[in-house]
Parts: sequence; structure tokens; C-alpha cells
Amino acid sequence: MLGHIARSLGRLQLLQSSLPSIRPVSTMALWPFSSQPRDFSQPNSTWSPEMCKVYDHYNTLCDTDTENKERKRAPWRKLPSYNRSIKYATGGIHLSKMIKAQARLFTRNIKEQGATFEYVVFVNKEEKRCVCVFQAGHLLEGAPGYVHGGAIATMIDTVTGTLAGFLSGPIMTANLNINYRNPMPLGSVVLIHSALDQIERKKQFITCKVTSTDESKLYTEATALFVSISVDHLFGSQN
Ligand SMILES: CCCCC/C=C\C/C=C\C/C=C\C/C=C\CCCC(=O)SCCNC(=O)CCNC(=O)[C@H](O)C(C)(C)COP(=O)(O)OP(=O)(O)OC[C@H]1O[C@@H](n2cnc3c(N)ncnc32)[C@H](O)[C@@H]1OP(=O)(O)O
Repeated sequence: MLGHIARSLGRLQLLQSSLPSIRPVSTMALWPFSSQPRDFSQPNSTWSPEMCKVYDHYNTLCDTDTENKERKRAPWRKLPSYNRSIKYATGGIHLSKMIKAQARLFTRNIKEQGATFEYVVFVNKEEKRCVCVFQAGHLLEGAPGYVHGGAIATMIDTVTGTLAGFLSGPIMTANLNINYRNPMPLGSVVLIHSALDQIERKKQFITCKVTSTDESKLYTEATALFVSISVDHLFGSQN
């Protein structure tokens, strides 16, 4: 038992020396890794006019760089989105054990643009909420002509998890409760609204609803529980 604790502590110390310190995403002034990866949440030619319109709307509410290279503060911030959480990290053997070279973020692993998950997340730190603009591609079919419930669940997990991670640092989904209220046609552009409901110790409770872009139609409602984790928790799970 004591040997196990000592080994765990030793591994954690080695890890901490090879990893950037773990902070909430909101406190990372710059991407902490070695090179600038591709941001998948930038507009592309497969985005419909509706997707572009909503993107432009939230983009105008965001922080901007002025001509004098000063940051003009605004309530909203657009979050970048990469195809791996830690692909670009520098570090030693301990980090590379954690990184499986072939691993890719589930929602960002299809080469054909527009075929699956096209999305961008805007976060409002003060109000502890975020909005994701999501365009559901043709490879996400469940019932004929409609988006698969698992694909919708994936997006809800991603958006609520992104908010929890933004506010609190590393987290894992502990519970996800989803009510599907209306079928979502393939190709739809929808808004995924997420808000922090409460925090209790390591637990973040998040609410979520998925609506049409004019918010007149409710597709899905959900609640999610995220638990803050340490890096050692991730390693422990892989052994
Ligand atoms: C370099 C580090 C990188 C870290 C990466 C982190 C984030 C990812 C970042 C970027 C990715 C970009 C976008 C996507 C973002 C997010 C979506 C993906 C997230 C996932 O897709 S992730 C996969 C699915 N997820 C799992 O694979 C979890 C398996 N599971 C576990 O790993 C443990 O089970 C865990 C950690 C959940 C808890 O374990 P634990 O030991 O830390 O905590 P413990 O058990 O002590 O519970 C503490 C308090 O939570 C309560 N509690 C726990 N579980 C509960 C439950 N289910 N229902 C109700 N309450 C629950 C207890 O009752 C207690 O409550 P109280 O404090 O009141 O007593």
C-alpha cells in the first residue's frame, strides 16, 4: 500500500515537472503548447448562410484587438477548437504515455468538412454560460433525415464539458441526463445554450438546452454533472 502511494507520488512529481501547470482554460493567456495548431472552429465553405449569420452575430459581441494592439473587453469570447487536447504539448516520456499518437478528439476527426460536427463555442465568463452554434452534417443520421440522438448527446457533452472546463480546469463527465423534445433535421443549424447551475466542492452542475437559431423551437434539454479531476486520475484510469 505504502509502496503504491510512493510510486503514485513519484509519478505525479515527474508528471508535474514535464507538464504545464494545470489551470482553468480561462486563465491560459496563450495556448500553452509548442506550436499553433489548426483552429477547427473557424468558418469554412461548408457553413450555411444561417451558420455564418449566427457566427457573425456572436463574433461582434466578442473581445477584439484594436488597431493599437490593445484588447477591447467584451462579454463574450470565442473559444478555439483543436483536434487533440494535448497533441502539441511538449514533455517527456510520462506525457507521451498519456498521449496516444493516433488519438483524435471525437468531434474533430473527420477529414471531409461539413460532413459531421461543424461548431463553434462562445463563452460568457461573467454570466458563467456559453452558446455553441452547431451545424449537423449528413453523416450524423439517426432516424431517416434526422440527427442521431448519440450525436446530439456528444455535442451536449462537448459544450457542457467545455463550459465546466473553462470555469474549473480539468473535469470529467459523471452524469448526463437528456430529454429529446423534437427531432432535429439533418443539416440544421442550432444553438446549444449551457449555463452553470451550481458548484458543490468538486462538482459542477450544468444545464443545457438546444434550440433553433431564433430560439422559437426547443429540440433537446439536458443536465450534466462534471467532477474536477487531477492529472493522476487520468493516469490511474489507463493502468
Ligand atoms: C492534461 C490534463 C487534460 C485534462 C482534460 C480535461 C478536459 C478535456 C479538455 C478538452 C476537451 C475538449 C472538449 C470536450 C470537453 C468535455 C467533454 C468530454 C468529457 C468526457 O466525455 S469524460 C468521459 C466520460 N466520463 C468518464 O469516463 C468518467 C468516469 N468516471 C470517473 O472517472 C469518476 O467516477 C469521476 C471522475 C466522475 C468521479 O470520481 P472521483 O474519484 O474524482 O470523485 P468521487 O467519486 O469522490 O466523487 C466526487 C463527488 O461526485 C459525486 N459523483 C461522482 N460520480 C457521480 C455520478 N455519476 N452521479 C452523481 N454524483 C456523482 C460523488 O458522490 C461525490 O459527491 P460529494 O462530494 O457530494 O460526496
